[in-house]
Amino acid sequence: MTRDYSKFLPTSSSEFSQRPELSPLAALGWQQFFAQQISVKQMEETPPLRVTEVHRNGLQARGEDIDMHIPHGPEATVGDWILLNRELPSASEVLERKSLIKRRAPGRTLGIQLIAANLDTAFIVSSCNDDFNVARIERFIALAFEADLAPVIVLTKVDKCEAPEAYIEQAKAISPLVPVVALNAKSDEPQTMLAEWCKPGQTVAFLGSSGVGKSTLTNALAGDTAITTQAVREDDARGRHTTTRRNLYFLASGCAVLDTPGMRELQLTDNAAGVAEMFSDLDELGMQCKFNDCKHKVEPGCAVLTAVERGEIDATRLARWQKLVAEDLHNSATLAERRTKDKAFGKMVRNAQQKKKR
Ligand SMILES: Nc1nc2c(ncn2[C@@H]2O[C@H](COP(=O)(O)OP(=O)(O)OP(=O)(O)O)[C@@H](O)[C@H]2O)c(=O)[nH]1
Ligand SMILES: [Zn+2]
Repeated sequence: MTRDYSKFLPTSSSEFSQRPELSPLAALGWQQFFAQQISVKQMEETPPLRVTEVHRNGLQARGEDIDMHIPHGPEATVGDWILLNRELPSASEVLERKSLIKRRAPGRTLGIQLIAANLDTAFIVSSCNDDFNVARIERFIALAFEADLAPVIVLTKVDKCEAPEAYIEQAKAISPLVPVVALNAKSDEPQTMLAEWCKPGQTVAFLGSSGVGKSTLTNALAGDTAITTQAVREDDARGRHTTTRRNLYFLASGCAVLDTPGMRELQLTDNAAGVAEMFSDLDELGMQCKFNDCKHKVEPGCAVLTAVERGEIDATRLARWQKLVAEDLHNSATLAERRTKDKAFGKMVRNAQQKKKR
């Protein structure tokens, strides 16, 4: 049987707007970035599947006419593309990622938790009430920048707020690179106001604390096709079973949406570039400091402190930047140390085993 593989390639965005019918794979978010990683022959032998859910006992993944469970094996997260090994699904390969969101695993364990892969846009959701917190939004933005995806701030519950303008102004001041959208998630506003980012073939995610409206937004984008949120039981860092959800939905419009559970503890790790991009003005100013390793605290000749004294920079913003830099350094160093120790321990065990064999 000869097959037409051109349909696996995404069409240009102008074509999208004229022709909403996508190929089955493009409707799952298959893009040129992934297509160029494999040959037509591989495509036939090991069909690409997108990971839609991560369970305790494996993954759920979807491809063209396939929706299957993959037992533990591929180190993949929601949004990943894997090449199905038909004989041994647990040996399926993970394709190179276009973007990856990760954080330091919550609790006392020293690990990294993969949150989502291959997103195009991260909607950082906050409501116009006490939940609104500039430091938390900056943290999510740094995470998105590090992950190589575009952040957009979405302010919800404007309908319940007397003066949303104050929140909108504060959100707009966070970064000139990050657009701000304010809306009522329970209306039809999300469909129109988020349309720019929710194009066919795109993958978007809602990130933010619990109760800010992530599920409401997901449902609003889905329109009439109701989405039932499936609870997934996962082990948290302390080994307790918690009910979470992290599902990728494919909307009739051709956009894929990831609804994540509220993330209270979002510890950055290996995220220095993302933090620097979030605070790029401070980062650039810091290059003018007298000392290369200036911490902008007490050092003489510090360009950042001078700017604060002159009233050009808000001292609390500087403090938030320093906090994130310190946290990222600490977590990255502890993880690196742990990796070295693990390696050394592994070597010791292997040496001992070899001695025993002799
Ligand atoms: N009036 C109004 N209510 C909203 C808006 N967005 C969300 N809500 C309500 O706020 C509550 C929480 O919304 P959810 O969508 O469940 O919040 P979530 O972010 O998914 O929360 P978690 O599942 O805990 O992470 C629900 O009762 C929503 O109906 C909004 O823009 N306006
Ligand atoms: Zn300095």
